[in-house]
Parts: sequence; C-alpha cells; structure tokens
Amino acid sequence: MADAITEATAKLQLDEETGEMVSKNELKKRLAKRAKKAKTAANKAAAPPKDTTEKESNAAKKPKPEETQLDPDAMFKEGFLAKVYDERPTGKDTVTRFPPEPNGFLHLGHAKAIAINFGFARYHGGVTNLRFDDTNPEAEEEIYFTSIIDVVEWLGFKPHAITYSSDNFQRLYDLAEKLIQLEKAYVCHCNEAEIKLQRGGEKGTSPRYRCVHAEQDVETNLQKFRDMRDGKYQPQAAFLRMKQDITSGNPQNWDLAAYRVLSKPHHRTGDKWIIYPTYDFTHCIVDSFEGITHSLCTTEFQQARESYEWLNKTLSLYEPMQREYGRLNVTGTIMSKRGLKKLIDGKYVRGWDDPRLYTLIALRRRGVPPGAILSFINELGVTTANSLIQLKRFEQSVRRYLETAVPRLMMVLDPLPVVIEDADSLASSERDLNIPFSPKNPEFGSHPLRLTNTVYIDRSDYREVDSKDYFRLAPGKTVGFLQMPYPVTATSFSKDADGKITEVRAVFNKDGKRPKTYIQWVPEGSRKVEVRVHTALFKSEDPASVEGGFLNDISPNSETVYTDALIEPGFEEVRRRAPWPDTEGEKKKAGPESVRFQGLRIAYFAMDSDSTDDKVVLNRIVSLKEDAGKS
Ligand SMILES: Nc1ncnc2c1ncn2[C@@H]1O[C@H](COP(=O)(O)OP(=O)(O)OP(=O)(O)O)[C@@H](O)[C@H]1O
Ligand SMILES: NC(=O)CC[C@H](N)C(=O)O
Repeated sequence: MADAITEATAKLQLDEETGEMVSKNELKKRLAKRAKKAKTAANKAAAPPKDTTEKESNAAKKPKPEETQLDPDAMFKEGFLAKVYDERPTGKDTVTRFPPEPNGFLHLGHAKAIAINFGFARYHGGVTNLRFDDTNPEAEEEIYFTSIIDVVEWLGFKPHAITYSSDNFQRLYDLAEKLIQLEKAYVCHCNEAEIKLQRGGEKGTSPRYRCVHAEQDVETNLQKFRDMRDGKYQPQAAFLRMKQDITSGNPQNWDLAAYRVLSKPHHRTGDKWIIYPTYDFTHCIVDSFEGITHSLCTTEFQQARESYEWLNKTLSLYEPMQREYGRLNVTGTIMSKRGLKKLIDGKYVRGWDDPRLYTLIALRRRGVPPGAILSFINELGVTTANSLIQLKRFEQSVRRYLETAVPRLMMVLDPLPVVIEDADSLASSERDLNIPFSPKNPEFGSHPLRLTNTVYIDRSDYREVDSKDYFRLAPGKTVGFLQMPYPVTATSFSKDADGKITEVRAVFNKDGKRPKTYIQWVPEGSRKVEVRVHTALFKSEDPASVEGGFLNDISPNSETVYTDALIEPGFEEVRRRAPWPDTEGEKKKAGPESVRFQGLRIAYFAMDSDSTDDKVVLNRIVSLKEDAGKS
C-alpha cells in the first residue's frame, strides 16, 4: 500500500477547477462529468450556445504541453521573415542590428525586436550588432546602457559588436558636408510654424513649397553649416535640411532635418559637438557603415524607408535593405517611459523592475525565464500587422514553458500544523522519503524528505465543517498527503480565543482505499519564506484610456504578501542548482530569479532580488491555471 501511494502521487495531475492533485483517472472522470454538465446546460439554453459546448469538450482533451511546443526557429522558417530573407539571401554574411535609444529600460515589445534581429542573423549563420542609437544627448543615461546590454545577454544573445551611433559623429559630419556639396542639403533658419506651412499646413493639404534658404549656394551652406558646428548659432536658429522631393506623396521626402544645434554635452563625446545628426540622417548611414544586410524595424518606419534608401544612394554608400514588422503591444499595462516614471515616482510600485511591470528587468525580477519570453514571441509569429495581446496570453506561454522546465516543491502559504498522532508507528523507510523534483523527467533528480510527527498544510486545505462538494481535509475526512505512505484522516482540531484554528490532529488511514485527492504539506523544520503574489496592476484592459488617466485605474490590491510561508527543505538543493532551466543567457550570470520552481498546487515561483542568505523572498511568476488569483 505504502509504495503504491508514493508511486501514484508522482503521477498526479492538477485539477484546475479545484486546485487539487488527483489521479489521471479521477481527473478524466471529473472532466467528463463537467463536460457533460456543460453540454446539458448548453442544450437547455434557448439559443444553443454551440461554442461553449465545443470549448468544454476541448478542455477535456487539451493537448499536452509538450505537444504544443513550437519549433523555436519557426518565425524564421516561414512567413514574413522568411520572405525578407529570400529577397536578399546573404547566408553567413547576414548582418543585422538591434538599435535601441539608451533613454529608458527595455520592455516586452523590445524583446520582439531583439528576438527578430538577433534570431534572424543567428538562424542564417550571420551576426548582430547591438547599436546604441545615441544621437540625442538630452535623454540618455549611463544606467540604460548597462541594463540594455544585460538584458540582451540574459535573453541569450551575444552581440557581435557593441556600437554607438555617436562613434560615427565625425564621419557623419563629413557626409553632411558631402551632401551639401552635392546640392542635396541646405542650412535653414525657418521656425516650426513656417516649416509646417511649407509642408502643406496644418492638414498637409495646401500646396507645399521650399523656403528661400533652399536656394542658397553650396559655399553659403557649407559656411553656415560650419558655423552651426562652431557654435555661432543658438539651438533652433539654424538646422541642416536634406533637399529631397517635396512633390512626393510621402512626407518623409519633404526636406527632413539632418542636423540640429543642441548645445548639450554628450555622454560619450562630451562637449566636442554641439550639433547632432537626426535619426533620419544617422540610421541609414550607420547601417551602411556597419554593413547591415537586413535592417529590421517596426512599421512606423515604413514611410521612412524611402528617405533611408534615398540618402545612402545619394551619398553612393553601400545600401542595406530596410523591412518593417508589426509592433508588439500588450493590453492591461503601461509600457511608455513617461507612464512608468509616474508609477515609480508616485510609489505605486517598487521600482522600474517591480514584478507587476512589463519592462524586461521587471519580468526578469518576477522570474519569467528568458526562454519563455522568446517562445511567446515565436508563438505569436511575425507579420507586418501590429499585435495587441492580452496579458493572459503571455502568461499562458510562460506557464506552458515552465511546466517542463522547473522542479516541483511543496510549500504552504499560510501554514496550519497537523499533528499525526501515530507517526511513530512508521518504519524508517516510510519516514525517510525520496522525492523526485519532476514527475516525468528523471534528469531532475530527487531529494530526501523526512516525514515529521507534525507537518504543515495550507490553512485553505482544512475546513471545520465538511460538505459534499469539498474534497480536502475536514473532521473525520481522509485525504492523501502528497508523497506520504498512507492517507491521513483528521480527528480533531483546536482553536484560539479568536476562533482561529491553531492545530489539527490526525492519524494515518493504513487500510483505507487510495484517496482521490492529494494536498501538499511540509515537514517540521521547513524554511520560513516571504512570498509575494502579484496580480494585474490595473483594473482595466486599457488603463491609458480610463478617465483621469491610468493612475485612476490602479488596482488597490495587486500585491499580497505572505510573511510566514514555509517551503520544504528540497528548496536548498533547487537554490544551489540554479539556474532553472539552464539556458545560455543565465549560465554566465544567474541572478536570484533563476531559482525557479513549481510550488505544487499553488503557482510557479522565483526568488526575488530582495532575498539575502538568511531571508528568502519569493515572487509568484505565474499561477498554475488561468485567472487564478485575479481580483
Ligand atoms: N513594441 C515594440 N514591438 C516591437 N519592436 C519594438 C517595440 N518597441 C520598440 N521596438 C523596436 O526596438 C528597437 C529599439 O527601440 P527604441 O528604444 O529605439 O524604441 P522606441 O520606439 O523608442 O521604444 P519605446 O518608445 O516604446 O520605448 C527599434 O528597432 C524599435 O522599432
Ligand atoms: N529603425 C529603427 O529600428 C529605429 C530605431 C530607433 N532607435 C528608434 O527610434 O526607434
């Protein structure tokens, strides 16, 4: 009997509706029963809600997670990115770049750009540069540089070179002079209102025209441009404009700015320069300098492709190919830098890396593995359409990834002692348990666990008054305790003056049937940990459009802290053996968040950066089932 139970518990599955571990057969029975019930309900309804019935019966035969894992290179093998490659099949000579502006922390959307640019080159045997697009000294700070490099590596990518647009300031300047000499650029002194009129007025519908400055000769333009460089103009008093094609239907051809006076010291070039090249002037040229074969960016740059191509062609430079993919946006959160800053300054969250945010440093702190982020992006696929994804879809991907990637441990959030009165009757082999870290994968190994006379279960798994639809522990009731040799029957309980149950007493049921339901427990001497369970920070799907702004949409209880949770001793080994899983990006530098595990019947957890050697703080990465814990 004892062996049979220990063996059987290894094969238990989670009943997502009740949160219990049950045998495969029992789960099948329950699902079939629920499907039948749903079907009857559906048939009874006036308009037959066919969808519901289908959904329910689909739930009963959900494919196993392994069966739904996608080829990690799927997004490069077919669809948009495969077509882009076919236009220019460069093989091992493929060179891409990921070009963030170092003016904030990267967010989940950027992970798509990283996965695409680095993944595309890697898939074709080429390389990728991490390029800091640092042409705007007004917003850049050192901390962003370090954090961006860290995040790229954490996602498992190695930049071929880390480059800076600013390293090219001299070459860019020389090319600007060349453009003037080619009569394709002029120094303009118009103000914003005048420029707007030249570009067709407020609606862009009145006739477009060039200002007098466009008529200046090369010498005048060169002199004025040098004067800009030498500090003879205040910001806004002069700027260099490209002479493109104002008759074109594309605003990106309407004599865009190439250089402006900013008079701000730059974090790399100091006060060497007071004029700075614009994005439109810089990006295509630096792509060309770096020999980029495929310059992949988001669709808001589609119109800019014309000026991108025009400039390299006009300057007779090597021409990279720009192609555009859809942005990744997620609902129910804020990702803009300004929005995040408000949340942080207002102390609504713990910082830029608060586990409730969707910056990549926050997802990392929360414990989301880099591989889960990459597989989420791969699953979404890449097209030219922008995608608006619900957070629960992201969480579903993370959950699916974690299911086979991390070990399982028993823990209780709100411990309730259970004294097993006949525990001393056990043989020592029944007390010294050996628990596998994974029910399926023997490579995860196992750890010893000693069954003590008093164990702790979660308070929510005990009820003072039993009922028919309740399957866990109650007076006189028997349930399985995961991995224990015998089922346990509750005999009595005690309460304190406030009516709170303080202790349950129980005995083994050595001759009983195999129980249908199993709950988790931890032995005496388990480690006390603080557990933080976060739910969505915002109440609505679209916080930005809530009246009065997104601060009015903040959920009052997005963080629950359990200060007295207990985790079984197997945790120490899980901690020692981190990272879980052992991926490229975490091998080199595994932070506390790489200590990940499934807390049986509760959720997936990771260690928080607030942890010390003595005090362990855990974050919930994601629940075991959709919507659990949502307020
Ligand atoms: N939501 C997104 N989905 C996919 N790619 C993105 C997204 N946001 C930015 N990128 C891409 O990441 C690269 C570097 O981004 P950069 O920091 O310059 O972007 P950004 O547009 O300023 O981002 P944000 O304003 O959202 O912080 C660019 O190629 C950009 O197109
Ligand atoms: N072409 C691009 O990928 C754009 C990158 C650039 N740093 C930006 O503004 O967003």
